[in-house]
Amino acid sequence: MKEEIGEIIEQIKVKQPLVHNITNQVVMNFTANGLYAIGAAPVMANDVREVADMASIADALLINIGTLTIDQVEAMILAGRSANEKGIPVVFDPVGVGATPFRNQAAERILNEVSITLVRGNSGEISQLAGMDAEVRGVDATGNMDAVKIAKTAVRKLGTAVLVTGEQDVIADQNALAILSNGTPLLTKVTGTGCLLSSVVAAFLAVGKETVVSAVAAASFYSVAAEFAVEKADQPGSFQMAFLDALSQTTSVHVLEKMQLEVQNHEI
Ligand SMILES: Nc1ncnc2c1ncn2[C@@H]1O[C@H](COP(=O)(O)OP(=O)(O)OP(=O)(O)O)[C@@H](O)[C@H]1O
Ligand SMILES: Cc1ncsc1CCO
Ligand SMILES: [Mg+2]
Repeated sequence: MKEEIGEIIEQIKVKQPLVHNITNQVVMNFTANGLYAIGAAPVMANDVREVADMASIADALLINIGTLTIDQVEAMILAGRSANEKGIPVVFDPVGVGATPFRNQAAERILNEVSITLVRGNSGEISQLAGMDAEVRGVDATGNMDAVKIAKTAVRKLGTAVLVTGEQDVIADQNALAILSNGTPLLTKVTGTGCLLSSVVAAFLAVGKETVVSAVAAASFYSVAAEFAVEKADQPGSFQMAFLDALSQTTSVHVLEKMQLEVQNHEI
């Protein structure tokens, strides 16, 4: 898998995939800057009158329900269907699912009406979608949950690939499961690091061929960049800037050298 990971990381800067983001109001600016930093291109478009057209010219679509409105649900479904028709990958970030019935119903509709390539969330959010006992407080996971068990249950329940983030990131689909142990806890002290990762995964899915390999490449690239950033700045404000810089400076060589990855290939 390592050779493919290196290749995908290098191809991001060559192909500069355009990611259409329908995302929350907290993270729009950070997401756009983060996508530029890795060498991809962002576009944000939310209105029901244009989302299908925008998705159809993008290389990947990101749907994030962080500050959801009723109009946005319709827009997400229209964009998702348009992406499905074009065969471009769709990443779903179910921010805060489990916190309110509105979010739960919207997440269910999106999962039913759009063919999702990969769902990325923290352990609370993914366990909620998997039908397990979840601990979600606002938009953050609480409690110490078994991310491998959550990922396997979610893959079975949702029929999509999943990326469960936390101290370790677990990436899984029906055939493979990977555990990544890079990163820094400071990532949880800056808002939107999970949301930006979901958009970065979308960019990587646009470039790679296999979903799990592309998602492992994205998550390992992201966590290794965070490790470089925390060496430069270890307070939340300066870390956010150092992290954007590190996202633009981290190379495939760095990632392959630092990546702590365990891969299991079997039916889940
Ligand atoms: N304890 C930790 N140690 C190292 N890295 C972590 C830790 N917790 C989370 N991360 C990393 O932080 C990033 C965001 O993951 P997290 O699970 O916090 O997402 P999230 O809750 O959806 O975030 P947000 O809603 O703020 O966007 C990921 O890259 C993840 O690997
Ligand atoms: C804090 C917050 N609230 C809704 S979305 C969001 C950004 C990180 O999930
Ligand atoms: Mg989140």
